[in-house]
Amino acid sequence: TGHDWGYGVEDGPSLWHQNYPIAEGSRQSPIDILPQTASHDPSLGPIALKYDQCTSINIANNGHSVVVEFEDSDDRSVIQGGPLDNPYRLKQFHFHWGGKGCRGSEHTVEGHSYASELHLVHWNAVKYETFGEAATAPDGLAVLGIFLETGDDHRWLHTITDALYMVKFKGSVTNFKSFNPKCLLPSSLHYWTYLGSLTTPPLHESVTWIVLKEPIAVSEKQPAHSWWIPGSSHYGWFPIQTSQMELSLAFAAHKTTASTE
Ligand SMILES: CCc1cc2c(cc1OS(N)(=O)=O)CC[C@@H]1[C@@H]2CC[C@]2(C)[C@@H](O)CC[C@@H]12
Ligand SMILES: [Zn+2]
Repeated sequence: TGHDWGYGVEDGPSLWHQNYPIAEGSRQSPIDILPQTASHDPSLGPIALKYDQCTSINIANNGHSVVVEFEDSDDRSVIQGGPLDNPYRLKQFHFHWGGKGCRGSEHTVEGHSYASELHLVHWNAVKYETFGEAATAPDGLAVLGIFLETGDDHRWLHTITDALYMVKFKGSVTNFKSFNPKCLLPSSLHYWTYLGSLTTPPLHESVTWIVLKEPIAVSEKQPAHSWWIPGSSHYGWFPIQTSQMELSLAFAAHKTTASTE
């Protein structure tokens, strides 16, 4: 599949260090978030999401996930505040979900996995020229992580899952205009934050993680079918089938996390 890594027995996270030694670095993600040991940092203010003028462009299946790209040629949609020293531009969002019958969030909270995890990816266009350059810099990226849990029907998720029809096959891309990810946010923006990395190779330690405490609810029915995204066993079903089976933690390292109340 053109990738020297995956989520199988022969190429999974515990083996990534062979081709990506940074996997054994000091700020690798994801982690298991321990709210009791997270230190409250009073200097951390609220995060602000300015997505009103955002322009979504397309939705693509890259074989590992479904990605929605945004226009990032100016500061029309940014995240700022919290641990960030300046605004970071929204570049894309994507999901992590599990295989059939398991829960696919990357971060866990006291060992609890969520059904899925949404990553809203932003880059520091004040300090860096391009997203690619920012992706290798220690303060280059800011990813807002939002847990998805099964529950009531999510009013807006259907606009994404309906679009999945058009990107059923790896490498497919289709237009996806005027989708504002504000509708995917929970009511509270309280968060944990820590300095971490990309969660897949090349695992660059360039991400300021901001993980929201409150999950959003998606219903088991959304969409009516479970989707098999070919070309990647790990991201097989969207959203994953619920099951109370608690997946053993694949690769969660304990690190200190700061949080706001
Ligand atoms: C933060 C979202 C993100 C960006 C990237 C990856 C993975 C990512 O997901 S995650 N889960 O948010 O960490 C893996 C591929 C990376 C890319 C950042 C840009 C690159 C490093 C390219 O320059 C070449 C490979 C790319
Ligand atoms: Zn991600």
